[in-house]
Amino acid sequence: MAGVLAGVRAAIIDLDGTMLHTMPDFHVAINGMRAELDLAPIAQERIALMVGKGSENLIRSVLGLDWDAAGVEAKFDAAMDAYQRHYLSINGDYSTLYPDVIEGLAALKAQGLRLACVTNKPIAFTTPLLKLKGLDGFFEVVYGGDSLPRKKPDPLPLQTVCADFGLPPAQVVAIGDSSNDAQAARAAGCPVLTVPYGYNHGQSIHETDSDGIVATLLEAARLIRSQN
Ligand SMILES: O=C(O)COP(=O)(O)O
Ligand SMILES: [Mg+2]
Repeated sequence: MAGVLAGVRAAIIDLDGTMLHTMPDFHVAINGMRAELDLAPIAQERIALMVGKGSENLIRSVLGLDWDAAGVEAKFDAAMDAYQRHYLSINGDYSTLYPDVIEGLAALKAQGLRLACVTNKPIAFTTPLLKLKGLDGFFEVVYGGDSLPRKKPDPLPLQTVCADFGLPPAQVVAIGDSSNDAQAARAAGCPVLTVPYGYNHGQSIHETDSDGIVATLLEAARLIRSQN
């Protein structure tokens, strides 16, 4: 990875699985939705395999455990409505910051980097959650999964941040926990660092193509500093 972070001026940070352990919130909201549809609760570990590509994908995957494709489509609108209600009623209550997130963001900022948050979480969930956890003040730009026409792994949200900052992609590092972040970064031409503790569809982060694996956001800040 020697030198790939040289000249980096900004960082795009993922939310679920990178800054916040949100799986307990997903678990409560999904099972609240399932109860309304007379479906049995499912374990957090199963939900973790389905999170990462936004709410629509999550709901279709969860309903697909019980119904065929036609059944899923028939129930989709009611399920999404219930899921959104349940999620918003507990948003952040069961989520925790990963170690050294605040310290890492503060270090990145202190090093002069501009910060954006790009998540596949709906923006209506994202904005209050960042505020509740004391993260909102770090970011100049925040895009949710429904803020733009396409979400990660499409490069559009990352390209949009680069344009917002007036920086070439090579100077904007993406930091995330999943293949969605890495693929979006590769397609956008951004360097990418991954964290090993989040949700990567049940796959080891070592199987995901990135420029380096960092134990925490603070380690990411140190690595970027060491190359600049
Ligand atoms: O909500 C999701 O599907 C994943 O969100 P993330 O992009 O913040 O990991
Ligand atoms: Mg993530």
